[in-house]
Amino acid sequence: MRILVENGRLLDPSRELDVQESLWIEDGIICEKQAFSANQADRVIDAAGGWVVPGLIDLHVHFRDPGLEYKETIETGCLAAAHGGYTTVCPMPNTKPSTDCPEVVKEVLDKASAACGVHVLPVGAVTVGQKGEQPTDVAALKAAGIVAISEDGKSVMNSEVYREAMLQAAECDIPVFAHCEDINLVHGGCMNAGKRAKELGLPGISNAVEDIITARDILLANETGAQLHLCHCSTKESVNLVKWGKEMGVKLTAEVCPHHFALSDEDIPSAEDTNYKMNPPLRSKEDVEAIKQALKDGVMEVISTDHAPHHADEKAKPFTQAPFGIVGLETAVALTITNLVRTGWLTPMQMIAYMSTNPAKVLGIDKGTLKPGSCADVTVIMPDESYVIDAASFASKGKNTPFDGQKVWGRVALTIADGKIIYENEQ
Ligand SMILES: NC(=O)N[C@@H](CC(=O)O)C(=O)O
Ligand SMILES: [Zn+2]
Ligand SMILES: [Zn+2]
Repeated sequence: MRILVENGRLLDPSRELDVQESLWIEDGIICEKQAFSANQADRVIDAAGGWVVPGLIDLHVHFRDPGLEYKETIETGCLAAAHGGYTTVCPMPNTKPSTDCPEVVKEVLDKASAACGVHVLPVGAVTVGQKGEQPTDVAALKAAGIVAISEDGKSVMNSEVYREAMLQAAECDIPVFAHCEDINLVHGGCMNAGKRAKELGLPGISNAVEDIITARDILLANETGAQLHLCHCSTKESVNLVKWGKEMGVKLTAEVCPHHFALSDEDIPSAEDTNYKMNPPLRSKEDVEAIKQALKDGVMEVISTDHAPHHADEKAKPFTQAPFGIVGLETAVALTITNLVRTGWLTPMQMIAYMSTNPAKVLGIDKGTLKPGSCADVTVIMPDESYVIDAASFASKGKNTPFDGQKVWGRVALTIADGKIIYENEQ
């Protein structure tokens, strides 16, 4: 199978390459220039006006499979990923049962191989059953196919247990993805603590809830030599903590989710709309500015979605009781272009680095590149096309997004994984 992608702007952060050039793909591999002519191709794609980029990689998704398939399955999650321009995703372990043993890893990988072709690289739990008590067998999980460990959904509150797990991760040479939340400080909080929470009469979550554990985890990584990746950073203090950790020499990266740079707590319209409820919560305008500056400066260098589908009935509960989380796979490209690229916060090259090349580096995998010889994971994005987000049209089972009905720029036109077209939107 030969695919020729013509007339696009090739953006490859792995080589700082930004050229108007065609891309040749044969049998799942990116070829050298001019590898074949248009009439020798099985498919010729006209990417005029578009960016041709390495397939996007999302280090942070929730696919709810096994056990909570009414929210999402690996099949529907992978479809949502393909629609969003993603060719690789890392599902978090907070399933039922959790991904804490080789059998569950195998189940995830088996289901993924029957899905649409998106690469699924599972994240294993830090503790057995995510109970926070006993570290999992990281070597056995790695042998089964995990690429990182995380307790996402919560923090490992016992520092000694976490330290032991980090030592194992360092030994196995895989990163630790940290959800930072001191559960003892939450007190039923459901949105950012501040003026808006008071206006809405809702209990707040302070920045310290996140920052205290962020600092602790950086210190634990420093002591154990573990590679630490901070999930969904949302506070202005976390920016300083990341700078401090990097200055200390910790192997440290940090991710930001689109909702944390696109919205602040002031955008929460009412105490009824639980599509604005996620963890960490939407923070203050000052936090949002600091996070955007951190991305601009490269202090934080990964954009992940934290795609967290929930059923409409669960999200229909009162704000204090509804589950935390919003879907993100099918809106991330447009939200990033609309809020960060068109506004000058990020260059297109930075955006693609943060959504593909840097996530690949975090995992230490040979992706996030358009180099000849690489596997052909490729996404075509039309940055100047605008449309209105329609949650009802999502491939994901989850429709829980605060961005429904919003006008955005940046349409995913084509997703290719291993040289196979897994999503096409010609419009
Ligand atoms: N982010 C969320 O609000 N929810 C996530 C858990 C998590 O990422 O902490 C979920 O699993 O629903
Ligand atoms: Zn989390
Ligand atoms: Zn998460």
